[in-house]
Amino acid sequence: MSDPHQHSFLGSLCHAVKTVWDAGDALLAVSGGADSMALLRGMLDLNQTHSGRLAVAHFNHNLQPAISDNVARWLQQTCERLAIPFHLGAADVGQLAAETGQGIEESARNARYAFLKQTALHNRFTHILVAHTRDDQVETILHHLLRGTGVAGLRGMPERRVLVPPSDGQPEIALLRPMLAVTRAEAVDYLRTVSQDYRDDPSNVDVAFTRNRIRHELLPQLESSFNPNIREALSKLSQQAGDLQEALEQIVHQQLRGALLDVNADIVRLRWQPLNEQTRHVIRECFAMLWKQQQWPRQRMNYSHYDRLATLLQNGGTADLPGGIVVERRGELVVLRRQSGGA
Ligand SMILES: Nc1ncnc2c1ncn2[C@@H]1O[C@H](COP(=O)(O)OP(=O)(O)OP(=O)(O)O)[C@@H](O)[C@H]1O
Repeated sequence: MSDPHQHSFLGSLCHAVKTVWDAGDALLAVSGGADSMALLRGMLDLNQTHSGRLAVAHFNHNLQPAISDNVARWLQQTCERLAIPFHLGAADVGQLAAETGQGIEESARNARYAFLKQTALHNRFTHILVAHTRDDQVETILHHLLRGTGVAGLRGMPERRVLVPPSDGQPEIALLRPMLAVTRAEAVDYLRTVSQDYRDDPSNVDVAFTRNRIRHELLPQLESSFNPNIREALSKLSQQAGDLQEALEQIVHQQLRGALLDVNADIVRLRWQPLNEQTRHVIRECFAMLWKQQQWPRQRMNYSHYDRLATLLQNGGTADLPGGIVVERRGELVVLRRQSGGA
């Protein structure tokens, strides 16, 4: 058996969690599946030289209670054996989905993230770690492509995002994905070297869920019939899209900062001086960012709405947009107004 301390998995994980050791704490989101068990064992292993505060959070979705209760019990015992604190949350996700009209996947995710945030807040954790791998990233990008996406969607899941902003002296809580460079096979191989078993989530093999169909049907077919290196290709595309999007966001920030005259919840006034190098793409992104900053409804805003705004900036005129937002350009002045009653 190879030495677990030399395993490439630990090298990648160690590289990705530097900020965690600086902050000194991490709440590990563990489902009991191979990926998150590798996260748990890997973090415990690395922690021998870092002495950070670690704990496990597990959420029982109760979709198949006979199985998920067993998984929760097994994980609790495993955590006791490994001497790591264990936090358990539970909900009847099937019932939640029926009540809210949301899909099962969305309800499960919402309930799970609410629990993870609460657990981190109550126990003063500033980082929540989830175990998405490179394979999950590739599946996510394909999912976005199938649904329709822009450059931002090609980036897939970010390595870090703020989950709870800082408030009243409380530091922010960040979500980290330290395993995005690791393949699922590497994680499973690491578990084998430390003789750690795991429990697969039964919902993962249900091909009715879109993501599982991508995992079990689409990707294997793309690999066998089109490109055996499709995962690597998509993973590289995601890194490039991420770099591009970051550069674009900087340009958009600058552009907006220079153009904003005044802002309140329902009215934004801009002085827009067209620059030669401005492309329609930058203009569309400026408006997308403005909508985000203003917290105006974005669900019904699509590419063609933002593109219409780019035309309006070039030609002048007025546009009526979803959510009761009216945009008008006269000369260099652009006024965006949210009318009362707009949802
Ligand atoms: N029941 C659970 N309890 C705690 N953590 C979980 C649970 N299920 C998933 N996670 C965490 O989330 C990671 C991703 O899991 P999964 O791919 O099933 O989620 P997802 O539905 O794609 O969620 P999202 O992409 O929103 O994080 C897991 O590796 C694990 O870290």
